[in-house]
Amino acid sequence: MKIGFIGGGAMTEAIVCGISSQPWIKPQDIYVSDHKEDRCNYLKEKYSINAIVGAQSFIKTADVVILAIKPQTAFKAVDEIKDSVDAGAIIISIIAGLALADLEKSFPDNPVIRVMPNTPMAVSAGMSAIATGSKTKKADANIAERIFSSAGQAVIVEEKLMDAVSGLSGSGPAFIFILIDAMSDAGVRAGLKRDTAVKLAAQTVFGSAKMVLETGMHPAQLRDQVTSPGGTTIEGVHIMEQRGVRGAMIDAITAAVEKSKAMGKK
Ligand SMILES: NC(=O)C1=CN([C@@H]2O[C@H](COP(=O)(O)OP(=O)(O)OC[C@H]3O[C@@H](n4cnc5c(N)ncnc54)[C@H](O)[C@@H]3O)[C@@H](O)[C@H]2O)C=CC1
Ligand SMILES: O=C(O)[C@@H]1CCC=N1
Repeated sequence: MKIGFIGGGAMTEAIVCGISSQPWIKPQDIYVSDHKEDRCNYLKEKYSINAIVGAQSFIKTADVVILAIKPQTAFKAVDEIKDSVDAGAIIISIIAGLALADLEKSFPDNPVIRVMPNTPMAVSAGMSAIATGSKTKKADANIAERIFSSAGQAVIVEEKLMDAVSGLSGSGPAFIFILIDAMSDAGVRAGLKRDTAVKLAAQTVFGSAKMVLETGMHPAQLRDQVTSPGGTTIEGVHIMEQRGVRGAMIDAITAAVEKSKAMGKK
């Protein structure tokens, strides 16, 4: 399978990093096109893939084309390639807010799929949601699932839920990084060295997430297991509730969801 990326930015790098060591793809079958030559050189050297300015060298023969440019530049980039892609090629867009129906107008002969991944794909812990288009066959969806689940987990959702996914798991890593940074600051404030504090905070978030995923227990039940009567944890839980941390997180994700919806209407 030959995969070509249009746009070699942060998310493409995370996907390339996650999939380039997989047995089902060879780095020499991964192609990236980016406007910036220095970006191409960096990706080429770091991942031993092909990275070039302009997609002409691979676009006609790519089995899968992944659109990974910013929403604002999407249609300019689509115009550059739409007449060159192979009729059988699967077009996968990871662009936030861009509807399948609009993409299908540009690629009338191709199966088109929308995916919302996240940057933890770089460390094989990604979370992606896949929405299939009107011409997508089961085999095409299987290929998308193989790509995105090989560096994490992937679920199939209806397209109308893509804005929700975008705000929760697409943007989510940024919200969690802020929490980890804040937890680390608290550790430093209490006397820990910065690197020790970051490690304690990150491993605590990692372990807590693993417990939710592996025990299947409700997060509130797991929180109760930590919260001893009259102990230390309930003091912190009280402050978190008082300061509205839970409401702030709900509002942050809701704002990201609304922005994704608004981007789709432009
Ligand atoms: N960064 C993230 O965590 C996630 C991003 N996305 C989506 O992925 C897309 C890309 O996001 P990022 O990688 O963060 O953006 P980015 O700004 O890091 O990368 C975009 C790249 O595209 C290049 N580019 C622009 N026009 C081009 C063209 N016509 N041909 C070739 N290259 C071109 C730019 O030089 C830049 O390197 C966006 O649509 C975003 O909504 C989706 C999920 C998560
Ligand atoms: O911030 C953004 O617009 C993109 C989409 C989801 C994560 N990053």
